[in-house]
Amino acid sequence: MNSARVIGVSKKFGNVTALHHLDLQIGQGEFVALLGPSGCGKTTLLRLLAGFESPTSGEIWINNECVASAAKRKPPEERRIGMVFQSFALWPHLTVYENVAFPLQHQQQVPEAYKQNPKARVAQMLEMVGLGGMEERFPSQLSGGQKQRVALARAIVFNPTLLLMDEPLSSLDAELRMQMRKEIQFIHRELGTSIVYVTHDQSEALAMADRIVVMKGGRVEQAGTPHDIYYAPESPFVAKFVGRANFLKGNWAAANTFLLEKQGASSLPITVSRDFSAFFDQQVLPVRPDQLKLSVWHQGSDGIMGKVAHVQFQGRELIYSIRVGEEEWEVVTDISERFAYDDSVLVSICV
Ligand SMILES: Nc1ncnc2c1ncn2[C@@H]1O[C@H](COP(=O)(O)OP(=O)(O)OP(=O)(O)O)[C@@H](O)[C@H]1O
Repeated sequence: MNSARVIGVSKKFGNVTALHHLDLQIGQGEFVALLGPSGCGKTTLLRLLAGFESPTSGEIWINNECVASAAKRKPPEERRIGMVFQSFALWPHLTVYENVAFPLQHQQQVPEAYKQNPKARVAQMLEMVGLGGMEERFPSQLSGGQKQRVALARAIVFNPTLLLMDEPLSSLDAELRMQMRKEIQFIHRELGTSIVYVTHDQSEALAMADRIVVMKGGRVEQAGTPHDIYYAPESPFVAKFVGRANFLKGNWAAANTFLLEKQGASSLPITVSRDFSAFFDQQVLPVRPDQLKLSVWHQGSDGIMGKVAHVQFQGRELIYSIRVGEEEWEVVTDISERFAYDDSVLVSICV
């Protein structure tokens, strides 16, 4: 069953087309991250799901009901949707309790038990976001992280079908962002609410989402699990945009054979087991830094020889820049594989 379906939706603002005939399904309880460069249409898609905009064409369905098309639009408060934005958007003159209780009075389809006993429901939500007992404070008496937790409690208090989050962590510092990631995952697990989460931050999307939808120019470029998006990018754009990638130069001799260019030597055949057809045009093989392995180079070793151009120690891992002919490849290893600047290394490719 799906919580929401976007069917052939286009959205135009004057002569700008923000979304091009886009299709997307959000499963019951699924955590979907929308990822893409600035201007690719993420916020527009979220605003259409929320009900702030109408599609120019196509339909939006929430809980098996068509809530928007070019002809009609159900308003946000009738969609059972919770929202959290980058700016916390709390009402400064209302207490934490009043902010969180607000949707219980103003949303439609709120469970009767919550309306009857809003104090208990608000207390339960504040407990869940780690702000138990802070009902009487005003937003000005809270830190940024606490404000965002209040915004989160307010978004989930009425048991929404769908939770929409637009860059909710981007105004928080790095440490707090890591902590809030865990809390959002906890809430998602506890409540089982479907989430659509807009972010610029690929590591946030990789860390939290069940499925990542990579957008480009108002279209879905690729949708898949974080693992698929990272290890099986279906276009050069996805390989570059999500995570880091080395584009190894050579020729595709066959669908499963890439001939790696080797300076001053015959090319080296690399056999691959998945579909790389999106990379045939550019004649490259995309390889993640962790798909390259280093070992000691011996005279007469058969394979790719590189030289260590840089090493960065990062605690649990080492990030190497390895010079191979004219190219520099990025390689990430654990600290058991230690090489020093200018060492010769044997590079193996594990795709
Ligand atoms: N109200 C509007 N009027 C005119 N153009 C708009 C409007 N809203 C969005 N656009 C345009 O639609 C396109 C998509 O914008 P959108 O805000 O959805 O992108 P985004 O992926 O969320 O970007 P960002 O990551 O920078 O927030 C952009 O070209 C933008 O300029």
